[in-house]
Amino acid sequence: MLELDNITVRFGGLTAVDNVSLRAGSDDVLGLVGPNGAGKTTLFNAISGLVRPAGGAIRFGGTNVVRAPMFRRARLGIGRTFQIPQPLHGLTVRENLVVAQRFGAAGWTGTVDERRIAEVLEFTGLADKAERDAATGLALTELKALEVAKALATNPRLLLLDEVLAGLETAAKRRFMEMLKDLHARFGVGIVIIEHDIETIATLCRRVAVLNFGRLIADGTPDAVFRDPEVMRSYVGGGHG
Ligand SMILES: Nc1ncnc2c1ncn2[C@@H]1O[C@H](COP(=O)(O)OP(=O)(O)OP(=O)(O)O)[C@@H](O)[C@H]1O
Repeated sequence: MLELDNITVRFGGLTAVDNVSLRAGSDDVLGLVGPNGAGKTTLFNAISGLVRPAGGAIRFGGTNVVRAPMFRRARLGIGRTFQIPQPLHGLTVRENLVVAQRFGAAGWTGTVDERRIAEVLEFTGLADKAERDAATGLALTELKALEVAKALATNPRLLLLDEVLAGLETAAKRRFMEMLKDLHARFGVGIVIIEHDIETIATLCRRVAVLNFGRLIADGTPDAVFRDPEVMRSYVGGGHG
């Protein structure tokens, strides 16, 4: 479904993503890991249309989207969340999902899909908070759930999750992980998740890809990848950060 061929992203003299080729489909729960500054978020930005790669191709469902604007990629089925939750100020939780659909719902017909919104609110545990102000009325776990809900409301085929578990305490993290597992099964959506905690990745993901200094240095099962000497070295000595 998602095919990245030789993607490179530069910021001035810095190569943040270096010639990365990667595949992800609706069957995948793929962990994207690597030290601070390895290029993980930049790769998500390239896939979702926030930054333009200096070179390479991005195909989604066979369509080359490398020049397509963000909303068009979203409407093809690429959903994403942001590391820092970005609720729309002055709108309720429910209204945030409506805006998300208007922007990027896959197969957008001009009509808000109320049924989908109700289903997503229920699934993410936000149903009883639907009329709260999204920016001021939610706790951190709920803000993270809203990030996932906004993306899910657009009916994505592939969901890019950027550190959605970061900052949650242990019990909340465990509940959130259960939700992510259910999400994959129930909505039939592929997941690529950026996450620093290796144990979380090993629990959640069947496949792991590792970036270091922008380069893809491993792609395989968690077992194989976390035993790879180059991966271990990258965690000790790697990263721009
Ligand atoms: N807009 C930008 N302009 C200039 N440099 C940038 C920009 N965005 C990212 N970078 C740089 O690109 C490199 C990769 O950053 P990126 O945020 O993609 O890493 P990351 O793997 O997501 O890191 P972390 O795990 O800390 O979130 C870093 O050196 C970062 O400082």
